Amino acid sequence: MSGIPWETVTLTTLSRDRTIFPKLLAEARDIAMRGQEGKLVIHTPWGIEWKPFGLPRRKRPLKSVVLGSGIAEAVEKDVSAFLQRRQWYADRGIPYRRGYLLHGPPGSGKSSFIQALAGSLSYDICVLNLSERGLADDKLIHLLSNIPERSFVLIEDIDAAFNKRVQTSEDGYQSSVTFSGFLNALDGVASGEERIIFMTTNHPERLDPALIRPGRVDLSLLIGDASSSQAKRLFIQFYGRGEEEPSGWEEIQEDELTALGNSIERLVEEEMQAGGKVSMAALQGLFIRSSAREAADGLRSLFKEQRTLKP
Ligand SMILES: Nc1ncnc2c1ncn2[C@@H]1O[C@H](COP(=O)(O)OP(=O)(O)OP(=O)(O)O)[C@@H](O)[C@H]1O
Repeated sequence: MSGIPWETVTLTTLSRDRTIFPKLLAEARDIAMRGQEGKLVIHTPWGIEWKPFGLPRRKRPLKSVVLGSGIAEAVEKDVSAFLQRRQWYADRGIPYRRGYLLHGPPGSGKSSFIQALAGSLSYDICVLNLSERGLADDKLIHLLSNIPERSFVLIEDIDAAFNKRVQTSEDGYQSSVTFSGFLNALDGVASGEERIIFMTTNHPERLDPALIRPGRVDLSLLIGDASSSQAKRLFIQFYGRGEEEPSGWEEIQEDELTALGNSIERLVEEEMQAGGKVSMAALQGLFIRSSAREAADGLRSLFKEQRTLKP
């Protein structure tokens, strides 16, 4: 069974009007749905079924994830084109599925972008961990052929999934999804069911070519460390005054903000030319703990630390 507690409620009425029950149920359903409106639901496997995990989350605005020039647009365009071509696929007997691989260093926004994109399309996310205890080839095939409607499947760190297979944990447990079982599950039986899979990795070079061939991965994109223009965009987004910000927030005029943003951009550019790099996650961390005027100094220290850590 699903593992979710359930109970039976018997409703009786003295009235002859039976339509009262469907009305009541429709109203209850609407109230329940309203709680999920504008929210992102994450599903995880529960046996051979998918079940919502935790409470629905607030959607993250797509523009809050700042990627390199044209990357977000390329993925968005590809997904939208795919969603409009169901009939085209059906007419040609091509399985209606699309696979994406986002690769790049840690903290570059791969997972955040996938979640934000799902939210913007009102899709849910089914998170699949291939090393999960008890997951075997047969269960995986079942899970991938029974994805909840309007959901992306997200498989993170795909390179690690099969390396771990040879490792045995302390209690002697071994994951039993095999690489060939995974490929089979990806290919599945040809069906009209829509399936969109996002995979992420920090190590694309470790992936077997069989996994990333077209049909399994149709679009592969590098999501890299912060470029100077991304750093500036994130800075402006962080310290720019949003409409809903309370007064008393750091007062900073537009001109000064632009000037500070430009100096952040120049600083990152110079450091990059000297071989430095910084992740978007590290920039986010810095901006959270600094005021706009302190950020440039903090960034200098961040790069300096990096230089001293280098062998
Ligand atoms: N491009 C970005 N724009 C805005 N925020 C970002 C970006 N990249 C990372 N962040 C922030 O850094 C944190 C980590 O990001 P995320 O988990 O999406 O990175 P990732 O690339 O998936 O990392 P990993 O490869 O380690 O899984 C998040 O809190 C996110 O808000």
